[in-house]
Amino acid sequence: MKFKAIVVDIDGTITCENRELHLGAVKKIRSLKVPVVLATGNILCYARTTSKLIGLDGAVIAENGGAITVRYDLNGTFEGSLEECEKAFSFLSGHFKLTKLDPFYRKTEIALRRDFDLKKAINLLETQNFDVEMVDTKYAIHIKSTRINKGVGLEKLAEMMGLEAADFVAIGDSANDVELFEAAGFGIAVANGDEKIKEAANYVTDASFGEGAVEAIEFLESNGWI
Ligand SMILES: O=C(O)COP(=O)(O)O
Ligand SMILES: [Mg+2]
Repeated sequence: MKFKAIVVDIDGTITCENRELHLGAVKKIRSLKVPVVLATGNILCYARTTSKLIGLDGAVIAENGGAITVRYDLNGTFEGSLEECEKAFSFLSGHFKLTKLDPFYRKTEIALRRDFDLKKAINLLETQNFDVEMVDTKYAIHIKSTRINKGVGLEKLAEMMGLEAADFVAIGDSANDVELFEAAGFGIAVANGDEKIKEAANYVTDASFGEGAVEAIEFLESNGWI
């Protein structure tokens, strides 16, 4: 097996437990010869800034696939249904006190503070006909279009880069990385990952957080896969 690029999640994967950027992971990523794409549920400016500070090219998937840029000098493409998410948000707001995260910057989906009963919210949402789903990343709960995810984002970005999604190895830690693993050629979950991502993974590291990302890349290098 030989892969041409890596797509890596940010929070929980190249961070430390306290959410600081893991410098060992940064150093490892900087040493790579293959392109590295960042894929996050966070907003586009956060993803682009992280890419810049790591020393990458600005190829990012943000808002769980809703927002994409291939380079710093190009504007993002946005795809999603904020309107549909807003309808679901209004409905759920009748049952819970919900707090939006970064609503000013978020263009295609809604992220919420994790301080309400998610199971109950999902059950309530199922009684309605919104074309949205809720996903818990362990950092936020997202209300997002069922048609948009990091996997769809990777397909789109790979095409812009002249690659196939299957040319990528994906590294991630949570439920919002499952479709990314399905689209990529190989998926590696870090040890702190949740059940869903470990199930979707081809390989699970022994180490957690940024150490896990370092281990994942070393695993690929030692097999000659990148
Ligand atoms: O934005 C989130 O909820 C989590 O971000 P991540 O996808 O980089 O882990
Ligand atoms: Mg994550």
